[in-house]
Amino acid sequence: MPAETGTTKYGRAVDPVAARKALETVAHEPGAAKPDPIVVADHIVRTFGGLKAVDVGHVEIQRGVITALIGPNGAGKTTFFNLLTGFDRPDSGEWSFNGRGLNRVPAYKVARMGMVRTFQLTKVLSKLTVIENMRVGATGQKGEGLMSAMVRPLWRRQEEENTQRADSLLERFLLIKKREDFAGSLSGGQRKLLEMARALMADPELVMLDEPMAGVNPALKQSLLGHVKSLREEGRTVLFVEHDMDMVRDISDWVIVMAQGQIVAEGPPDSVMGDPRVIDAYLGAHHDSALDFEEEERILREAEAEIGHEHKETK
Ligand SMILES: Nc1ncnc2c1ncn2[C@@H]1O[C@H](COP(=O)(O)OP(=O)(O)OP(=O)(O)O)[C@@H](O)[C@H]1O
Repeated sequence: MPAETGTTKYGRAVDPVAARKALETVAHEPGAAKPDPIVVADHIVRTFGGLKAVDVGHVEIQRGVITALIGPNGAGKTTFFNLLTGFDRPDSGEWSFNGRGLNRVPAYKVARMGMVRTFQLTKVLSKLTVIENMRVGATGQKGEGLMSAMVRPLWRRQEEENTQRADSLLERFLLIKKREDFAGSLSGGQRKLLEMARALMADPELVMLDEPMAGVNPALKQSLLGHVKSLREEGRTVLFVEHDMDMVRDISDWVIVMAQGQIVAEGPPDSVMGDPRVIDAYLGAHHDSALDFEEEERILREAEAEIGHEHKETK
């Protein structure tokens, strides 16, 4: 059965209010220890040629809350997501999910363990219908092995359960009327919803969303926000990468900031948005060469617009 009231299928009861409250004791420092971490990562390095795309000394993700991972373009956020979920391999480092080491665990096994992610550019299968896409999202099906083929009734039951689960998710994500349409015919926003709904077919404990708001129109944004919050109310943990700072402010309990592969700040949204290290991180991303005054002002305005930091005139 799907998790409905804060108890995951993994048998762990999660109280989202207590999980959030526990964050009050956490230091606002990069790499801060969390009271109940679901993910712990150490010394993760990934280089591309001469570029250190990810260089994370230590990070912990608190269970039962919504954590945002922010940072300027090229900071290493997506690469870090890929590493954690087995879609890429680091040069070095260790990380665990629920205390189980994930080094060399392939992506499909990571998903079966309860850690499921979506992609920046959606990977819905355009030539499959919406409901077929949902069935693809179900993991650990009994119909996969030879033994299961011999016990077809069991497999049948599993299929029926999957269809029921898919239909209730499609209702929830307002996609039920599109059930038989090809996913390729959906709008960008609807594809994002479908990808999130499909991720939930696996009933994950940790949902990782890579830029869920990119390309979504304002009307759908509100319902997406509601869906992400409801994941937390069900006792799931959410980690998301996002450039939309309204979303970050609105729904995150904790924010982690990456710049040039490293974690440079952590804390609740209000504290992080006012942290000078964060504006430095956004500015630093453009600081490869000397800037003239206009250029510097323009970049400062862009950084302010993104993180909502108040720029105090110095001249
Ligand atoms: N497969 C790859 N080959 C070479 N370089 C890569 C590869 N993937 C990422 N990079 C580089 O690694 C750095 C980090 O990229 P990444 O996509 O992880 O950043 P990001 O923080 O997710 O950026 P954005 O917010 O723009 O999505 C960038 O400089 C990028 O060009």
